Amino acid sequence: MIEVSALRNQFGDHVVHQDLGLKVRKGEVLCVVGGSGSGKSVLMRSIIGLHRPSAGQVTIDGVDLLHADDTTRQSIERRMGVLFQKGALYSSLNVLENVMFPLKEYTDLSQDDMTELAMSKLALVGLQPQVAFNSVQSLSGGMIKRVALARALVLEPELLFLDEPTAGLDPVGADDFDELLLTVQQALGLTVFLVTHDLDSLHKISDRIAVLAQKKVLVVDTPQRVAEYDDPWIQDYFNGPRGRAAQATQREHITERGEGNGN
Ligand SMILES: Nc1ncnc2c1ncn2[C@@H]1O[C@H](COP(=O)(O)OP(=O)(O)OP(=O)(O)O)[C@@H](O)[C@H]1O
Repeated sequence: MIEVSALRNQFGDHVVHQDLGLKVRKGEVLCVVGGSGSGKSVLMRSIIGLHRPSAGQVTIDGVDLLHADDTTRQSIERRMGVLFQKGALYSSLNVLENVMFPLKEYTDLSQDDMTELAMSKLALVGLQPQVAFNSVQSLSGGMIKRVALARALVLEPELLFLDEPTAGLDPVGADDFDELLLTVQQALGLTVFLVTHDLDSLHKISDRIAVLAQKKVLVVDTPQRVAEYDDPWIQDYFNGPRGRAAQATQREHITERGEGNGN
């Protein structure tokens, strides 16, 4: 679905990515991890067209985004939903107006149709209808993420990009958000590209994990195989005390589910 090849990103003398390659398969949840400053956000911004790479190629469904004409690029961009760090909601708009915003930008739908679609997305992310008329300032951290997810889904994308969606949430809120994301991803058959530091999220929702290090994607594989990869940063991250705790929690979840449903 997404293919990044020979990607280079450089700011002045600072080379962030060099000869980076990555493929994201249709329908998978791919989580991207890496140390602070390893270039996770820049990679996501390069794919969604918010940052023009210094060199390389980004194709989505076979379309070379960096060389496509405006019409082709916009038609691909319409197939992507994005949830930015901290939600990036407009504080001057209420919840409904925030969710409707992409519909106003990209469609000619009537006000009634836009309202109906936006309300259906708020329901999808588990928010009550009355929340639609709340101000953004009145929302809890978890609700902000849900509204941002509703907005990211309102154009019914095939591809969903999320940058640190559980950052700033308490563990229960983060767990609820992960559950919601998995449910939505499976219900809508989305391809998900997710940048995260959250080890619990990684083990809970990722089909594959891509590790950014040494200016490239060092390894991309299932969580189990990545955790076995012989690299000091990976070993420290996945098999240090916090990584082991996250794996143990995940094993407990799987055991509970297995015993509960007879699998
Ligand atoms: N617009 C910019 N101008 C200059 N340098 C930039 C710009 N955007 C990113 N960088 C640099 O690129 C590097 C990678 O940044 P990026 O935000 O992608 O890292 P990250 O892996 O997402 O980090 P974190 O986990 O801390 O969010 C950093 O050193 C950052 O300072």
